[in-house]
Amino acid sequence: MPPLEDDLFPSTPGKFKIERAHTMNRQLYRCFASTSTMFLWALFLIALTASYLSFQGFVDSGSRYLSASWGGIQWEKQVRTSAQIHRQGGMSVLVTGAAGFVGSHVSLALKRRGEGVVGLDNFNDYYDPSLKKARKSLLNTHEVFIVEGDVNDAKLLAKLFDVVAFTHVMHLAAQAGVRYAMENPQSYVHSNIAGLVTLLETCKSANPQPAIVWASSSSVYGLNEKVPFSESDRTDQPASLYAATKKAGEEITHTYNHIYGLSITGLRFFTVYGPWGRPDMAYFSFTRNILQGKPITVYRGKDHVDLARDFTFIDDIVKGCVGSLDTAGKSTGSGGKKRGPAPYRIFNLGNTSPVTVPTLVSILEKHLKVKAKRNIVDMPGNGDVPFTHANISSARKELGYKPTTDLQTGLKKFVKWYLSYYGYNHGKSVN
Ligand SMILES: O=C(O)[C@H]1O[C@H](OP(=O)(O)OP(=O)(O)OC[C@H]2O[C@@H](n3ccc(=O)[nH]c3=O)[C@H](O)[C@@H]2O)[C@H](O)[C@@H](O)[C@H]1O
Repeated sequence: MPPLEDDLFPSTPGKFKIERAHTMNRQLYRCFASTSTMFLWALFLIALTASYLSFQGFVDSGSRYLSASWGGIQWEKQVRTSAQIHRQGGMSVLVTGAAGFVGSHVSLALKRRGEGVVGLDNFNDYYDPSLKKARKSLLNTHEVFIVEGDVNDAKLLAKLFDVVAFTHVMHLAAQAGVRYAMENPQSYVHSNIAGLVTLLETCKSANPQPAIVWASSSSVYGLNEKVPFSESDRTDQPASLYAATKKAGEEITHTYNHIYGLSITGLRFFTVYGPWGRPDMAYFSFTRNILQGKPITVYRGKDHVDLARDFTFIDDIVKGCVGSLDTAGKSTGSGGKKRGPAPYRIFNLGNTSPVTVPTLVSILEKHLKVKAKRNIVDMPGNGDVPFTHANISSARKELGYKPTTDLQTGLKKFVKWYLSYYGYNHGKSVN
């Protein structure tokens, strides 16, 4: 065992430590001049240490019970109840990021089908947490319980798997947003890499191991110019740190599939939009600004070419997620050991018909019946890519994925929801 001093002081290079040790020795010599005094001092110190430790233990356990947002008999009961399967041959799914946009929709769809669903979300403030709380309330009314916690919390994950033998994990918790990565790069590493590994470590050790379906991103295609984007195209030219962390996630999940026999399905989502969406995304923030009479910034690509996205409606994405869970196949490992090969799949989930950003704005103007104040600027070098376009033939074949909502229809549904949730005058200054 290392001496106590090593535990108390950082093991920075020696000078400080050695001098300090000499000085302490001299003082100790003076203090403990006689053996009996030394004995009494030792007794006193032992008693002091013991009472300090027991007090500390009391404080620790007390504060754990007072401040913990998880644990306890009632909590376990809620988790178990939420995870209960209500149909023959159903699954019990742990949905991470359940208070998020895609997570809340997928959780509801699974619950409606009779699957057991337990949510996990850290309710961070990347965007207005009150929207996440509202999604949580909605899920509560459908008897989906969301645990408040982080995917980096290994103890919490282990506890969840202790309480429920999840058959599947739908991993949607992530730091999203392409351009925000320049502001807060560490948050991407924390959630999309460290959090993913923590989750995979838990899943690999679980017995039985769950099958995992998780959110990758269309952004992994980066500067790829071959269209439409197919799963076999190059993904080694990411244009943002967000894209790089999602690409890293694909590599990391591959190793867990290879070493531990975890069944893995990665879904490359293409700019998902719809009711209960993400306020940081263009269609959402444009709507807010248009209604408030504020200008919107529309980026334009090289040589004045409009940017375009394969915008994909949330209901189509949900079908792709559920189809992936249904067809995931089993993980083969147990006790952290692989027992045979397990499926490793990657699918594009897009709409297959890209629309330019100015057209997106025109559709919003039509549905909102308000003209936008467009401020057109050249695309800054902030991680954006000029266009995305999905080839979905693999998902169609393997998952039965067939998007049915075009941007006109999807945005109409979004605007309807937006107005009912925020009202027409949301944020407008009323004189
Ligand atoms: O498919 C994905 O994997 C990603 O999709 C989404 O990224 P993007 O496709 O970039 O969506 P989004 O921000 O709505 O910008 C849309 C368009 O509006 C343009 N845009 C944006 C903002 C602005 O102020 N002006 C503007 O012109 C912008 O230049 C772009 O052309 C998710 O956010 C991301 O988390 C990830 O899931």
